[in-house]
Amino acid sequence: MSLISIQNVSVEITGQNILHDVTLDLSAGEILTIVGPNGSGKSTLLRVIVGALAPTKGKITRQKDIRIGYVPQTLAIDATLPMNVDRFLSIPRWASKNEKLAALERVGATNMMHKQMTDLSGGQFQRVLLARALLCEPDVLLLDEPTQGLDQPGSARFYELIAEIRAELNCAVVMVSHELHVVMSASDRVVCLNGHVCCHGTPETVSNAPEYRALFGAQTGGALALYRHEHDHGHDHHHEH
Ligand SMILES: Nc1ncnc2c1ncn2[C@@H]1O[C@H](COP(=O)(O)OP(=O)(O)OP(=O)(O)O)[C@@H](O)[C@H]1O
Repeated sequence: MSLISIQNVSVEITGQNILHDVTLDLSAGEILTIVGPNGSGKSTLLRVIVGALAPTKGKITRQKDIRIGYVPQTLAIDATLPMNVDRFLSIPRWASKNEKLAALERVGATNMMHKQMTDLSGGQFQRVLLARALLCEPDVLLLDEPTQGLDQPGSARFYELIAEIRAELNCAVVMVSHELHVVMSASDRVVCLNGHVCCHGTPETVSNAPEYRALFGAQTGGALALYRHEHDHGHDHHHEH
């Protein structure tokens, strides 16, 4: 059974058609990545999934009592307002010290508890956001451009962390990202969005789809193939060449 089922969903905002006839199912434990050009409705779709926005047409069904952890695209912290990690993790829902410590430990940010939010590096900040999303013990983790502002090794480490968390908690993960070849390689399934679902399937299927190539060019497909190739061989210590 699907955790979340989106059926023929359309969203109109002030007369503008943002999403059109989107149908999508999310299964337990899978990593689903949404790619698409700027303004293609990726964040809007996440807002529909989380329940912050009601579809104009169509239907969304969520499994009963589903818990969704959400990592927003950007979060501005007022530099004039003191806010340490400890306090931040109790907003909007109070959490105990032990819960907060466990969440920080899970994301590899154990000694961040008493730091000011504004003093954190980009990578530390994203980890704290992730820790906060984990506090509800989510069945589904939603991440909107989670590696924005991180350099490439930082992004790669962040995606590894997501994969570890998924394996540990068996939560489903829905991510929006622009880092096509890296993020697609870490996904079970990819949806390419451009107001509607252009194509979907395994990372290989999508990267070879003409609709995807029309949007992003052939180069990203090549980068994905290269990554897969290197990755396969990285673990292949038994063969003599
Ligand atoms: N509240 C709103 N009011 C008016 N227009 C909106 C609103 N929310 C989204 N839109 C419009 O809907 C379209 C899709 O926006 P959305 O943020 O979902 O795209 P996106 O794919 O996440 O883009 P990006 O990659 O740039 O983050 C855009 O044209 C945006 O201007």
